[in-house]
Amino acid sequence: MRFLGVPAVIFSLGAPAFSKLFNSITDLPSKDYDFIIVGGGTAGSVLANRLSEDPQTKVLVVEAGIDNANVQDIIVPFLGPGAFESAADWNFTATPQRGMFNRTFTLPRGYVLGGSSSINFMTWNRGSDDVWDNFARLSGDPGWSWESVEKYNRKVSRLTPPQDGHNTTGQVIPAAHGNGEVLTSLPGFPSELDPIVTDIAKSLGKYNQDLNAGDMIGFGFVQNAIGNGERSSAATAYLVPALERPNLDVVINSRATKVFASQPYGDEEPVIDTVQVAQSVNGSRFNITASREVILSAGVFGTPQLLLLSGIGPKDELSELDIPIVLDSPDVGKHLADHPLLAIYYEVNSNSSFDPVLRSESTMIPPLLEQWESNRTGLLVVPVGGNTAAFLKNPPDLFSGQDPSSGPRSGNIEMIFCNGFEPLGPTPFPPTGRFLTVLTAVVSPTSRGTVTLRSANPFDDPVLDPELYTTDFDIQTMVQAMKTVDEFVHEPRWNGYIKQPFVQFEDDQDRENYARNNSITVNHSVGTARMGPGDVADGVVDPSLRVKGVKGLRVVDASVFPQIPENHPQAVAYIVAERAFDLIKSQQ
Ligand SMILES: Cc1cc2nc3c(=O)[nH]c(=O)nc-3n(C[C@H](O)[C@H](O)[C@H](O)COP(=O)(O)OP(=O)(O)OC[C@H]3O[C@@H](n4cnc5c(N)ncnc54)[C@H](O)[C@@H]3O)c2cc1C
Repeated sequence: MRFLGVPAVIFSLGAPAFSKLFNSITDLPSKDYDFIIVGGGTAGSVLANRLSEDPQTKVLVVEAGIDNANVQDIIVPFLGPGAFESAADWNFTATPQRGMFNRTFTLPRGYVLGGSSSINFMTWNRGSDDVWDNFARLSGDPGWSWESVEKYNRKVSRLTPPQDGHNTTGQVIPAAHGNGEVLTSLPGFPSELDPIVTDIAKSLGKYNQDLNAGDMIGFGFVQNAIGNGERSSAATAYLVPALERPNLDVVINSRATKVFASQPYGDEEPVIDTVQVAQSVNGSRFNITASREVILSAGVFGTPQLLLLSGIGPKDELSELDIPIVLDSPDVGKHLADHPLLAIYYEVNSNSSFDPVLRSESTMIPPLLEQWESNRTGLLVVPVGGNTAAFLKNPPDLFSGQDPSSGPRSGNIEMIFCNGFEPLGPTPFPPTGRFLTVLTAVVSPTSRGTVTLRSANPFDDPVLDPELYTTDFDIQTMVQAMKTVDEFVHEPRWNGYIKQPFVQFEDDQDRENYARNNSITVNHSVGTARMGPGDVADGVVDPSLRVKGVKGLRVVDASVFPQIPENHPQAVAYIVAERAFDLIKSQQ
């Protein structure tokens, strides 16, 4: 998935910018670490920073991907999609989806320091209070409730002024925000859609002054992980600043291929203390042992893959591939949840949509880039997504009494209003015309998929099957969402702006077919090593994120979420990692 001809513009992948960043495991100055973190992504970067705050604690991060420094498509918000299908992306593909007429689509994931926070769309949602209270309910640990994690939210992010310096009164509630590491901001380049969407929302009594203040229902301004006109990722906010510490080492281009116990364990629980690392499929294998803990932060696909390669997973699956069973843990790779996304297009009367920019990138982007370089202003300071969004409930008569969301402050659907044609899905970019795109997502899906091994070779991609639209609830909720969007754009405030729908639907069956034929995902996968109370039948990790049935091994990333949040999940991953640090400290 790429926007029309946006060049990858990766202009420096050479020597790491910091001396504490190594290109090979053989370059490491030490083999003596207290903690080894697998994955220098979103959650891994948080832990690397926090654990190395204590100068006595020696920390190693093993990252499969590349350095994040100087990659223009990562840094400049509007160019973000150029990082998809680039050297910074794992380039995964979903299996043919039975709920989508057996179509497949790409599943990007960050293969780079900062992980997916370095390549994502930057939308910032800390989740409704209900998301967290539900985490507490499902895990049996009140420490995950909103009341308990609020302090971590404040440690994670800091609201900064938008780049265009506009007055943000009424667009955000500053008191709901903290003073943390990731820089967030309201959109720093206006869109003609902003007043239309917010005027209608206000007239309907559905305007939400801050989607990050606990109740996510309603229409409001999007906040992004952007500060000073640049992407703020886990790498820039947490990892790179910590690299100056002598007790933190980071090795890139190095893939963990399994974790194991270096000591015989007989009938006892194995103590997983060693990470095997390789740089290529036939390259040498190196073992590094942690004296305190091994932490898997390899993400929703990488973490279950590594657990399975290590013999921790459903025993039948492991036996089929002749992988020696260390622990029968049936939930590994199960409960994969994601938000299906459908782009709905309207032809519009506009002089300011970004369509011409995407159509003529070679001539339009360079002057915009010059402006961005000179003073960090202009179109390139915003992501290609929209400035305004809404999270809404299904109408009460649709699946009456059945609301799988976390609670009353979480939605079933999301809409994002984009000022141009967003080529997210199979529809080709039209050669002429101006467009409104409403990106529509089912944010409380009930379909669940799997991550399984293709083979016992750690360099083979895992089999990723999100099973989108395999429940009636999910597909009918999307059909309803399409009707809700259409009602919204028929509000009189749009008169003269909307010309016509890009696609006309005859009835709900037509809408359903269109959704199955054209949806992709928002790339919000979670849950493949979920936390839960009780034994391994009830989740891979305990509420303190320790892998059940073994010792010394923890998982800290989006794979531990016990339920998919009804929002963009990166902030949730950061908050989970901040709490994980406190849990680790208190349990040493
Ligand atoms: C294209 C895209 C758009 C998105 N848009 C948004 C958005 O706008 N807002 C939002 O909130 N969320 C968004 N998300 C989701 C969000 O980015 C992720 O949920 C979050 O970053 C996940 O964090 P993580 O720590 O679980 O994993 P990641 O950040 O993906 O980190 C995993 C790290 O582990 C490394 N790794 C994996 N396997 C190994 C191995 N075997 N050995 C060594 N290293 C390994 C990876 O290279 C990676 O660096 C998006 C995601 C994508 C991919």
